[in-house]
Amino acid sequence: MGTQQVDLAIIGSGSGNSIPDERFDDVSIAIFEEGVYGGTCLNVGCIPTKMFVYAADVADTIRSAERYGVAATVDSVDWPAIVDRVFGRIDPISAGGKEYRVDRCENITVYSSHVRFDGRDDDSGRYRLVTADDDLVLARKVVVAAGSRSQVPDVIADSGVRFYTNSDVMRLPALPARMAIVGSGYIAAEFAHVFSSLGVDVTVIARSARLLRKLDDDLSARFTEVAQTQWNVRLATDLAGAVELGDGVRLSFADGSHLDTDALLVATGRVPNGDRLSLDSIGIALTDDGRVPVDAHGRTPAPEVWALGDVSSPYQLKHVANHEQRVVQENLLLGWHSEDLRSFDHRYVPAAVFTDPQVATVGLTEAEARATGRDITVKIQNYGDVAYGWAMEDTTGFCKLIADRDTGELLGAHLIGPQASTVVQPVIQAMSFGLTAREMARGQYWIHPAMPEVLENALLGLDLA
Ligand SMILES: Cc1cc2nc3c(=O)[nH]c(=O)nc-3n(C[C@H](O)[C@H](O)[C@H](O)COP(=O)(O)OP(=O)(O)OC[C@H]3O[C@@H](n4cnc5c(N)ncnc54)[C@H](O)[C@@H]3O)c2cc1C
Ligand SMILES: NC(=O)c1ccc[n+]([C@@H]2O[C@H](COP(=O)([O-])OP(=O)(O)OC[C@H]3O[C@@H](n4cnc5c(N)ncnc54)[C@H](O)[C@@H]3O)[C@@H](O)[C@H]2O)c1
Repeated sequence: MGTQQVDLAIIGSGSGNSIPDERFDDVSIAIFEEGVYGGTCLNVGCIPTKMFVYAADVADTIRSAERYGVAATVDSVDWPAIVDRVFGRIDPISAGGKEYRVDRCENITVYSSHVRFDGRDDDSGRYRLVTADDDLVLARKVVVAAGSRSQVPDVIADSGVRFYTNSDVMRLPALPARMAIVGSGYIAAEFAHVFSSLGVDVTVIARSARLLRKLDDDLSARFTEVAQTQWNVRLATDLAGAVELGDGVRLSFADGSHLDTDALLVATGRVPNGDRLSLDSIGIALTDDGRVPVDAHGRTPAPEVWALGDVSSPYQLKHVANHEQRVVQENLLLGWHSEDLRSFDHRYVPAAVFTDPQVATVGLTEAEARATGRDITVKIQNYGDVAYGWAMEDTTGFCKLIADRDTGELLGAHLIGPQASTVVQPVIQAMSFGLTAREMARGQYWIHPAMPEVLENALLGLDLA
């Protein structure tokens, strides 16, 4: 057991690890990381999933090649080679990131274990941070960037069956013949695409009547429709039990039916990790939905304790965690009581789901926009009715725009179809900088015949006053 005094403690090496730059060279810092260095996005989230998605997209492109007069077939999928390619590139980045902090940052100490608060030191008033290895760190300031973890429904957790989450499913030794995915959000949609396209017989089990149900109704309905043509989808299905069955699992449902599967993947949301930090010892109570409470500047109710990312944010997205990290980083330099503190900008938070077809969204859904009481106009533009979508013979993609009829202010954009995650970007820009629909449509050229013409046509189709 050792004791150290530091100016700044950072809990979590995801976005938290980006806080110490050269401006912090004179600050003594402790970074705590109980898992793999670099956090969720790098190791078990955004980056590896998108690398698997890319392989899945390649397989799908080959499978659909004949439609375009190109003869090609997917002869086999070398899963271990895909896994090696992904983690052969990622693991060294994680190891290198840790090595850099441990060996080359003289002002930083890395603690590779779980840490929790233990009140404040009587004499100095510093925060007491106790690790699972019995180290004690006394810190003047703390940044809580502890992220979130998979939430596993009791019916599965208590059953004792072998199940996977995003943390381990990407390192399966071999592809299973069948996979059941419980959940119908982002993670379920992305892994269903990955494993199905690589040859696994995938069944998605959704408690709700639609997949991606938190998104705009039209988008979620269309995605559910398309998903049903490519995967087995069980909607409005309540899981009642799970038992081992040979090397696999038998899932039973509330309606009396059952499903046998070789691998069970749980993707039913992520809970913030604030509940494992003994925050009550420093006077912080979690919000009703389990987050560390913060104000617009990232300040928690405990003086000099800041929080950012999944542990505190209403958005569990890496671009949001990174944005919040930059705000908290600036604010640490400005000081807790500064009049000039930077604020989080949560006005137009976009998201994309890298599934098949791709989905992208920013701003209000139609239901949310209607609920504001504003007079709105809505346009749904099919991909197939603009040149590039037509060339691809796309039949399911669309771009839905929602705007204020009087002012032309863009309120929301919801896309499903090829390149959706990229095509949405100009709307994010327009909304962020206050361009109206009319200005956006006619104030610039649109490259012909590129996919963003779907956006141009949607803008022109809005019924503005
Ligand atoms: C499968 C998957 C795919 C995703 N894909 C995308 C995507 O495409 N785009 C996107 O924007 N977002 C995506 N996300 C979300 C994104 O990964 C997260 O929003 C982001 O990584 C959160 O960053 P963070 O720094 O808040 O937390 P994290 O990166 O999770 O870092 C927190 C770290 O704190 C450590 N920790 C926690 N508690 C303690 C403790 N008490 N002591 C010591 N260490 C502790 C954890 O081990 C963890 O490493 C995805 C998430 C998942 C799971
Ligand atoms: N491309 C991306 O940006 C990306 C990709 C993956 C994850 N993420 C982030 O990670 C978060 C977590 O992803 P996720 O897919 O786990 O969560 P999610 O919130 O997107 O979806 C969880 C789903 O599980 C269902 N569910 C919850 N409890 C259940 C239960 N007991 N039984 C059956 N179904 C249940 C919910 O109804 C919901 O459909 C996302 O919300 C997102 O913010 C982002």
